[in-house]
Amino acid sequence: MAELTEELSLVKGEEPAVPAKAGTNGKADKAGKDGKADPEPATNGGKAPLDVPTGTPTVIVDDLHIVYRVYGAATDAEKGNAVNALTRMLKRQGRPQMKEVHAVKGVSFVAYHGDAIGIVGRNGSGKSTLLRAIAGLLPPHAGAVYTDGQPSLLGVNAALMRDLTGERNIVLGCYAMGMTPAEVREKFQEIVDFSGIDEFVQLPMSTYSSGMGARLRFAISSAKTHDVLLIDEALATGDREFRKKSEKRIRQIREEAGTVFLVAHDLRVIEETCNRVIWLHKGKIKMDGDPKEVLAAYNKG
Ligand SMILES: Nc1ncnc2c1ncn2[C@@H]1O[C@H](COP(=O)(O)OP(=O)(O)OP(=O)(O)O)[C@@H](O)[C@H]1O
Repeated sequence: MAELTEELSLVKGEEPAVPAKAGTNGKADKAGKDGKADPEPATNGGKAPLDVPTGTPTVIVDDLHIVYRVYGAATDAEKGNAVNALTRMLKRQGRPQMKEVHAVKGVSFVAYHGDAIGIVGRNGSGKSTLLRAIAGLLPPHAGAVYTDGQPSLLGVNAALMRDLTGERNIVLGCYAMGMTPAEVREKFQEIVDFSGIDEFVQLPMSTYSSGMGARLRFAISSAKTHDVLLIDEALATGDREFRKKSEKRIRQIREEAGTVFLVAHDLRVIEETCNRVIWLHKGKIKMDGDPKEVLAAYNKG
């Protein structure tokens, strides 16, 4: 914690006594996208190399199956049977049964540098599960996901801490994404401005509304160019102005040779931001292609 306070002072230019070298907190050593240490912190602001040709595959999903195991689930015979449920409760019997939910069923596609891919589908069609699998957070039951570069599910979700102030979380989140102290200093104010949380930045994140938290997370995670950025409904919580800013930021990430996956129930966001749409239905791809065509078909059926 003391280290974080020190880093925050440095970022805000309060105590420049400690030299801002990469590696002061052990995390910033891994600044490079390729995992190599960054000897000179002042870089191009965390941007990906611009010489990556678009059209190069970044994500290959090959016949992917994801299965959740739910322990203690009701068997089919028990479904809706109140007498059984009551008897079990009175006898204090547990439910040893294990039920499998086959959430993604044989999905295959290839994503390229510069792609922004919208994923649409009804509730429970497997959109979030697919994103989590691409991020490497869920093991495939069968098939595989290959990625070129580091996929980030909105970058910093795991790193942020509710009890810390917004400003401390900015520093923490930036380090978690592998930015150097110099990059954090360069981006700090921009992140605060983009999030629009103003003076709330000095308060713990536990005092934020869910929209404010989501805006700060998006501002932090998009301050760095990701090889593969996965965004799940993050833009839904923002107001119209924030959505416009976010769409612009996503376009920037694409131009900088990244790949963006976007799950949003608001189809306008998808249509305005993405160059390709995948329609998932009951865990399978129903359609994959041009946003206008796929969304027209999706709206019909
Ligand atoms: N942690 C979990 N454990 C068990 N089953 C799960 C879990 N998460 C999701 N599921 C199930 O997997 C299927 C796909 O869920 P998923 O959340 O990926 O769908 P989605 O398309 O993102 O839905 P939504 O639009 O409602 O967010 C659903 O049947 C859901 O009930």
